Amino acid sequence: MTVMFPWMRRGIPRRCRCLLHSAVQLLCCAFAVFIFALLFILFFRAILIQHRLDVELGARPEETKDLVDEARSMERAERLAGALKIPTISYKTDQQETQAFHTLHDYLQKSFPIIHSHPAVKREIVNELSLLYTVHGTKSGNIPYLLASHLDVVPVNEKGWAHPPFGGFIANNTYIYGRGAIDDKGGVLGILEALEYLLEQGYRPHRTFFIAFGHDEEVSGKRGAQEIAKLLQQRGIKELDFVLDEGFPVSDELIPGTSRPVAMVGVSEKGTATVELSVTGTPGHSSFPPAESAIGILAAALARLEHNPLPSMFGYGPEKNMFEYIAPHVSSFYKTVYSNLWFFGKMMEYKMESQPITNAFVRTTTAITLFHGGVKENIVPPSATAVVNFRIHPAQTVNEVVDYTRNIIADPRVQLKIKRSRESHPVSPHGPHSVQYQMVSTSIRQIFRQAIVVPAVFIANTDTRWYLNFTTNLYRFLPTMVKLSDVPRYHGNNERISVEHFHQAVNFYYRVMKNADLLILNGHTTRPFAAEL
Ligand SMILES: CCCCCCCC/C=C\CCCCCCCC(=O)N[C@@H](Cc1ccc(O)cc1)C(=O)O
Ligand SMILES: [Zn+2]
Ligand SMILES: [Zn+2]
Repeated sequence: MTVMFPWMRRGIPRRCRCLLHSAVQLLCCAFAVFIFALLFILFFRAILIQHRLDVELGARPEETKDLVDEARSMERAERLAGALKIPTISYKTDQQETQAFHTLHDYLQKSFPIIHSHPAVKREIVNELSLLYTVHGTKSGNIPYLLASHLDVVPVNEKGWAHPPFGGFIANNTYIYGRGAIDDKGGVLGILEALEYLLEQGYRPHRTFFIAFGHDEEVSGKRGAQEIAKLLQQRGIKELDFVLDEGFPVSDELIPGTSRPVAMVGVSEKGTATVELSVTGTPGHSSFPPAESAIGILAAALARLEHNPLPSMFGYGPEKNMFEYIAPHVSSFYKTVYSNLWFFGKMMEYKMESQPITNAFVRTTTAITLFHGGVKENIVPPSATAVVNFRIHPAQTVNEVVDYTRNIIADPRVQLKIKRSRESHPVSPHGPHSVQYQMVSTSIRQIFRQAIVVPAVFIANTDTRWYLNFTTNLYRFLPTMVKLSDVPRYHGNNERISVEHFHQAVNFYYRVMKNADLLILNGHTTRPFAAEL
């Protein structure tokens, strides 16, 4: 049976029919060749990238037996629970639960007797509430490194908690509940537990390192990490080998194409701008109000901002790299997609925009965080103010964000004032030649055996900003597992960490302390001008 195409109908002269038929056949062939070539290019690129990264990053590290003993993990969980009972809350800069910080200092001193009596360890209180530990290495002349976490926590909304936020409750011997469990007392206690164990085993770290626990990270770090940084500078510390601070946790169920957990190491962090919007009106009696009130004008401006988010910058920043690193570990379909964001970028962008946590990766985010207006129910408001907090994608600048905001609001009655701002951080080295990044990556993979380690841009901010002058190697990573359903626990209700995950955190820091010493062997940590420590 022959197929009858429209151009083969009898009304058309035979010669024309033949010509049209051949032309259509040619077009079909060309289209097939084009699709084939495209698929070939996409797939070839995926293979090429996979090969390059395989060569660069090598195989998984050997399993190590040199770990912290698991038998005492419940004891360690209880020590963390004890720290969670102490409400070291930061409300604003210089508005904190000051006494609680002193209580926490004493608690740490009592809980880690080896650290606090060891001749190689010096503990200092900086600016009354922060802590700086110097662990003196046995080999001088190496550039020191710095591990950071913070002692303060954000306030709580007690009503929403299943267990008291400052109760230090361990549910079914499984989950340690409390404000700060993941952000960031898990980090503080994780580092100290690792060091206590290391020293208890009689190990003396070869290289000097610092442990910096700021007391006001949740309100900027000006009084804590900034003062610690100044002190280091005054002591002649010009360079740090690397800084490892809080950051992304290891997460599963988040990356399509793999069931393996993904450990994103923050090699940069988004910029930030806090902008105050204000409108002034004329106060008067509410029985004869003006057509538009200060509150109404401001509310309309804010609604315009929320309805017009900044455009997606997906593919214009370092996030492209992150997907290329994931590509070798996912199914063939996703391998092709992640290796060819130049082609599939729009599709990925659409998917990422569908959830707040992934949306934060693709654009500058707009969060209206404060609103004040009005004095009494029967007074026309004299003014209204709101605060908008932007987290700026690395492909944009503070000025671009402010200009965009002005254009969207498009109302001269709304005044804009930049309260605080900072550009995104430079991207830290994360290739095969960055021994510091590779050391962090190896330490992660020694503990989270299945994890895919990838560089990423941290979507929030950390104390690392205060250490930018000391090194280009700043890494942001939180060594614990978080599921998608756990993400709202950050600064939210029912913050918790499991006993097992806390044990992994301790083990991660233990491996870092051991692995960082190995870098000395390769002569990576000395400079002719390294301070004699
Ligand atoms: C493909 C995408 C996969 C997505 C996977 C994401 C999983 C990540 C889960 C959670 C990330 C949550 C990040 C929490 C940040 C904690 C650090 C923090 O709270 N920092 C404060 C610092 C700050 C900055 C400025 C201030 O005025 C005060 C405090 C922050 O707000 O950024
Ligand atoms: Zn934090
Ligand atoms: Zn926080």
